[in-house]
Amino acid sequence: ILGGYEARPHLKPFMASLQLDGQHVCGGFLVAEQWVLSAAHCTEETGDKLFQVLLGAHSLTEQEPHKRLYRVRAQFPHPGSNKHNNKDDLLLLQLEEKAELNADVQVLPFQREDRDVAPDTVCEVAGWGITSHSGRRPDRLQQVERPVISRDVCNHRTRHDGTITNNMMCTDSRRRDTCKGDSGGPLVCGGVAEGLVTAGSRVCGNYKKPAIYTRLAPYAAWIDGVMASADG
Ligand SMILES: NC(=O)c1cc2c(NC(=O)[C@@]34C[C@@H]5C[C@@H](C[C@@](N)(C5)C3)C4)cccc2[nH]1
Repeated sequence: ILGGYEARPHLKPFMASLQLDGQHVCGGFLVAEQWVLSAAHCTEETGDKLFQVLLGAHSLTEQEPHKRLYRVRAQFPHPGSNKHNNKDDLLLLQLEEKAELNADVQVLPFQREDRDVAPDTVCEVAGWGITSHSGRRPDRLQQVERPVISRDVCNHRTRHDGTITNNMMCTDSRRRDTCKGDSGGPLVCGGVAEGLVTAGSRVCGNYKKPAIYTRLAPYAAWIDGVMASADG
């Protein structure tokens, strides 16, 4: 997160850190007791290794009452995701067991009505992604508020030039922005997850390249379907 600030500890109890060998790789959020939602591109450099999922955390390193690392039983990237673009950039992770819910570990509902968030709506995004252009990695969860910008503005030829589909949305990226490592985290508007930070590498903090999110409402059926099929 560039230009943001440290979140109030454990006030975003839905936040997940996807880790490999103890290292934070991507964000995500608890979408059901045994399921975390993140971005498919986050598996780009993992080969066939499975993530571990840290829940209940504020600091990535310090001991905290409800902090717990969960093993992943299975990972389900959206079938339409691919490394050439940002399409269908979603990943569902089934935890080895149901997460123990408490003050620091809670599910976050996601938007199911497929209607665009109005431009200028101020949403918030949190993550353990880099906090400076030099790549400084924070130990504690950061957050920033960002206004939604219309798809038409975001698709202008001087911005993302027509690549933003109806399944994507954008926020202003002037100075305050998401960045490397925030991918997979939720864009929360009015207490509901409306989008996921895309994981394609993009320049951060430049107003000419707004932040891109995968909208969640269009994928409600896919999310429900995977959870129902795997839960049995
Ligand atoms: N979303 C953004 O604003 C944003 C992302 C991003 C980025 N790259 C990542 O964050 C990942 C995401 C996953 C996991 C890790 C390897 C990777 N190839 C796939 C790329 C890190 C690099 C530079 C600027 C960036 N900006």
